[in-house]
Amino acid sequence: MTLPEIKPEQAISLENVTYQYPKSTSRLSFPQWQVAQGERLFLYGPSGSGKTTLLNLLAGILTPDTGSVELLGKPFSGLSEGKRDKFRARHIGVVFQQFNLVSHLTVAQNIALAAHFAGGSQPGREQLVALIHALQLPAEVLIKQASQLSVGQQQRVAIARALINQPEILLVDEPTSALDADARDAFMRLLTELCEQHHTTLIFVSHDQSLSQYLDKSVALSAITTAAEASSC
Ligand SMILES: Nc1ncnc2c1ncn2[C@@H]1O[C@H](COP(=O)(O)OP(=O)(O)OP(=O)(O)O)[C@@H](O)[C@H]1O
Repeated sequence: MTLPEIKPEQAISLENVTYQYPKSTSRLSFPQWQVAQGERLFLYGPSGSGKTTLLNLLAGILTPDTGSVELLGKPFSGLSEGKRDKFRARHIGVVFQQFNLVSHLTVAQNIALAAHFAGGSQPGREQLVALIHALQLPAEVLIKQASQLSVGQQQRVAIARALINQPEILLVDEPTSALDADARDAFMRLLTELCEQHHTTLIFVSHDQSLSQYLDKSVALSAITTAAEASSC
C-alpha cells in the first residue's frame, strides 16, 4: 500500500533567526515568521532594512548565526552546504536584482543551466518554447545571447530560469525598477498568474509599495523583526 504524500502546510518557517555580517556592528533578528504554501507575499521596507539579507537566508546563500530556517518542512539551514545547494536547485527559484544571467550564453543555455544544477533532465525544446511563450517572449529569443536582450526581456528570462524546475518557492528581489509602468504591470500580472497556476509560494521584495496590489498580502520587514523583539522579552 502506498501512503498518501504528506504536504507540510508551511512553505517557510523561521525560528529565532539572527544574522550579523562580518565586521558589522548591527545584527538582524527574525524571531518567528511563517509563510503558508501557495501564499504570494509582498515584502517591503526601506533601503538597508534587511530585505535582501532575508532572501539570502531563505535561499541558503547566507546561513543564520542562530535559529533555524525550515523550508517545505525540511530543516534547510541545518543541511550541509552541498545538500543545501541541491535543495535550492530543486525547490527554490531565485531572481536577483541584477538577474545574474550568463551574458555570453544563449537564453536556452541559461535556462538549461538551472535544470542541470537541479540534477534533472535537460528541458526539451518543447518545454522551453512553452515556458518562453508563457512569459510572452518570442521563441527566437532562445537562440539569442542574454547580452543581446532588452532589460525587460532579460527579466523574463530570469523568471523562466527560476521556474524551469517548477520550484515550490520563488524568491524575487526588486526586479521591476528598470521598467516603465506598462511593462511593470504586464510583468507583475504574468508573474503572479504563473505562481497561482503552479501553487508557488512567492516572496516578492520591493521598495515600491504600489506593487503590493498584485500580491495576496503585504508584510513590512519591520513587522517581522518587531514581532520577534516583543516575543523574545
Ligand atoms: N555584505 C555585507 N557586509 C556588511 N554589511 C552588509 C552587507 N550586505 C548588507 N549589509 C548591511 O546589512 C543591512 C541590510 O542590508 P540589505 O541589503 O539586506 O537591505 P535591503 O533592505 O535589501 O536594502 P535595499 O532595499 O537597499 O536593497 C544594511 O545595513 C547593509 O548595510
